[in-house]
Amino acid sequence: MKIAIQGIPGSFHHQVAINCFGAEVEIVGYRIFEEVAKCVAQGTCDYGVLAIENSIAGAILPNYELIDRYNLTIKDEYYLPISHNLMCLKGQQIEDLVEVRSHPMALLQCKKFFADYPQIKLVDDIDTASVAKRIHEEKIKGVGAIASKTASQIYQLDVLASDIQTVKNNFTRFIILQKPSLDLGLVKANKASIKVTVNNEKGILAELLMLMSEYGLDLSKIQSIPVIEKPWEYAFFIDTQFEDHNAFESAVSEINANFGTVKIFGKYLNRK
Ligand SMILES: O=C(O)C(=O)C[C@]1(C(=O)O)C=C[C@@H](O)C=C1
Repeated sequence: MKIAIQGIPGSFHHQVAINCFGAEVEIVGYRIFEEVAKCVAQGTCDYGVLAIENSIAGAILPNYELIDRYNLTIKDEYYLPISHNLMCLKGQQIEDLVEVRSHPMALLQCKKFFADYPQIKLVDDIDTASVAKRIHEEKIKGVGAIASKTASQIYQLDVLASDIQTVKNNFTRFIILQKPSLDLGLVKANKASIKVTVNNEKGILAELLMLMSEYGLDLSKIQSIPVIEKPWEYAFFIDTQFEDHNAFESAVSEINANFGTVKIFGKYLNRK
């Protein structure tokens, strides 16, 4: 079995792939999220792992768009506790650092820590672990990485500060993606991710939310994203939990009939 991730061993995506599929599967690392989406859509990999939102930094909006554009199906979700650590070549101190590099989402989660170190420039990079690897392999001085403890062990870096994210209790929600053609129906599903493109009518969003409530659908996330062909119009990505699968299906039919169009990305088990 082949699992696509963005990143390399020591990255959080790599950890999620192991936690979800076991250490024996083949994990294929890509440099950007779009390559993960593409290879799952094309069938080069069986599943893909994609971070979708973080409890401190918020949604990774471009990843919503990827699921939509590549018509991928969400098979499952996974919540990983995230602990960020500042690391560098052995012997270096925090005063020696002029630059710290990491994945943009990781930098956002640690912004507060660096407010005390204005001399350190924060720079976006591909993923957390690849910075640690580069510092190790090229013996780069003056540059730090923000990454997991696992990354510091693999790439033999000194940890200068642990748990540097703004709040200790930090989680990233990942989704497991599969090919569009695979069956959506999971009998025990109690959560679904859908995209609703609403007709542009006064009060329609309020009515949509009322309808979902009437069908007993518990809204766990609503995210507006632009409809790029129509400037200033929006579609809504909605995650909803339910006990009664039939009620979910009825609500979808009613939304399709009266509110706009619904695209179902996946029905799966709530893991929170
Ligand atoms: O760079 C990594 O290690 C990742 O797995 C990426 C990523 C992300 O995309 O949000 C995953 C979890 C953390 O929130 C920070 C970065």
